[in-house]
Amino acid sequence: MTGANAERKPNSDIVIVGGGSAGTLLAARLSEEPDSRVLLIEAGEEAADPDIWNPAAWPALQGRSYDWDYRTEPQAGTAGRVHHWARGRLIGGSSCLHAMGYMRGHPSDFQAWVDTTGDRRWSWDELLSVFQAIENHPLGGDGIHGKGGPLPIHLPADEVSPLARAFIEAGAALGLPRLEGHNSGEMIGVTPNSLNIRDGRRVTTADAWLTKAVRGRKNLTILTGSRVRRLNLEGNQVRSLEVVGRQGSVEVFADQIVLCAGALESPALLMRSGIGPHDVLDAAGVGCLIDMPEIGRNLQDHLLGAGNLYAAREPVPPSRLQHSESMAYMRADNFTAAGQPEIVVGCGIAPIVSECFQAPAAGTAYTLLFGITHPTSRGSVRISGPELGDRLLIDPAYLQTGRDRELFRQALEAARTIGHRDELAGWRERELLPGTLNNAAKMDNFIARSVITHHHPCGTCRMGKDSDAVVDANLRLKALDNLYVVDASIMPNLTAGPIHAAVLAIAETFARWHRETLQS
Ligand SMILES: Cc1cc2nc3c(=O)[nH]c(=O)nc-3n(C[C@H](O)[C@H](O)[C@H](O)COP(=O)(O)OP(=O)(O)OC[C@H]3O[C@@H](n4cnc5c(N)ncnc54)[C@H](O)[C@@H]3O)c2cc1C
Repeated sequence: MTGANAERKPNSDIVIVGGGSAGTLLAARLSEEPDSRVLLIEAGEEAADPDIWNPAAWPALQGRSYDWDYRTEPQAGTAGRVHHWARGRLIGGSSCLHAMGYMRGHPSDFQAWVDTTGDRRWSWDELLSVFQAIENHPLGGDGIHGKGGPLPIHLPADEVSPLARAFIEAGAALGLPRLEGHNSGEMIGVTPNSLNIRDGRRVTTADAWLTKAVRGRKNLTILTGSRVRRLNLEGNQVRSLEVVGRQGSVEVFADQIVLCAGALESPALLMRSGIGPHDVLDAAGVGCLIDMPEIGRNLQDHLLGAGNLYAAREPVPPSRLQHSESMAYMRADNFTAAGQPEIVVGCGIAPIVSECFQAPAAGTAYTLLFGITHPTSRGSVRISGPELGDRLLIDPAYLQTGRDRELFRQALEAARTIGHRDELAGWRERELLPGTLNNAAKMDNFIARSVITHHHPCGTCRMGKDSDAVVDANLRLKALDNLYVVDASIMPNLTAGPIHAAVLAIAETFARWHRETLQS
């Protein structure tokens, strides 16, 4: 626990629930106003494990004490498999566990947000200054990328693996444009991935935003090891929060409450508080106070096929970055056509396979990962009971639509097309997976057994102007006056690539609106 006044019952102007990617940014931005007392409540502790800052160690962090380590329901679309979902439970949240890839998304992704909200603040053009404010990018100042923002973006050059270089050459020979990162608005092409790494070390959102100076602000209190169990309502307001921590249960009062607990725990907290779908709350034994059928629904996630595996002709040197060094975004029918990406092929500098397959020894093989950018399958998250210990029922409904399965087959074809090109001949001894697949059913079967999460759950408190949407374009929960949701859960649809940059843009957009509107 940090912060001088955290021992006693705090009374704040603003309470932020969850000190993850969105919550840490918001804590810094909302406490810029000295008269505004901000309390950040985080279930986990401060980040301390030195491995967090070692980029290559990121897959090994999963399952440690600061990972929520969720399990999905068995997935019919993936051969009945249960998928492990990592989420950070510490200050910095999932930015302490993630793979550090930084991709804003494609302009069309955000047009869909404008269409659903009727609000142009969510357009690519309007978000440009928001992304720029976040970033410290080597190309910053060119009118597209940001300069001097809190979050460093690294464009790898010399450290890129020779295998990833050959992969990029193969994509370019296929006709894909060579890009300088994925963040210019043009995503179709090949490039090393842009990463949140500085001087060889991961930069978490806590490193970037909760600096010593920010933590020293008198009006900011950070309460760790404390989990918000439920919100207590009075009329159209949240009156107080019930917080369970080391000192037992305390009631916390605030004028405004901002949920930043992430795509799983924000809807779960609402449901435990009696706000959500009537049938789900009934089944969980929670009295329904406000029936909002869409809370917990619209769950989306990216999958990656793991994968199109090759035995290497010569030893593959370990990645000097974070194993997934380059992603090629493409159209599905005509791989090199321009526009919004539909599929992706990534170069894994390691033999990466799902638990259904045996991974060869490190250094002897490599994987081309493959996936689709805009799945149409929609799942849900539900609570199973009223208590913090009651399991979340997570059903992403993976690969439930024919369109998703068809695009996944095309993504596998794209991986094999790149994987068999001459530019990779120096690395390729032979293809190990999937082997011969001579019909769609066999391809579907391989895909179902090979896919793993790309770790991008979102959409469970979606924003929109329709009556079913959970939050409005200002991210206010529609049924209440003083409750906001600001995290991955409000995304109406996935962006084409990894979503962290979009989550930060959501938080920065809210911070600007908050300053202009609520603080004035
Ligand atoms: C393994 C992994 C790899 C990933 N790789 C990438 C990548 O390379 N690039 C990319 O763009 N994205 C990546 N992502 C996704 C990205 O990290 C997340 O989408 C993003 O961090 C989500 O931010 P958030 O603020 O919504 O939630 P989080 O960052 O998860 O924050 C939620 C916080 O709320 C806290 N909390 C939850 N419930 C409560 C409660 N009741 N009371 C108090 N606190 C609570 C949690 O402990 C957590 O700290 C990855 C994610 C993971 C897990």
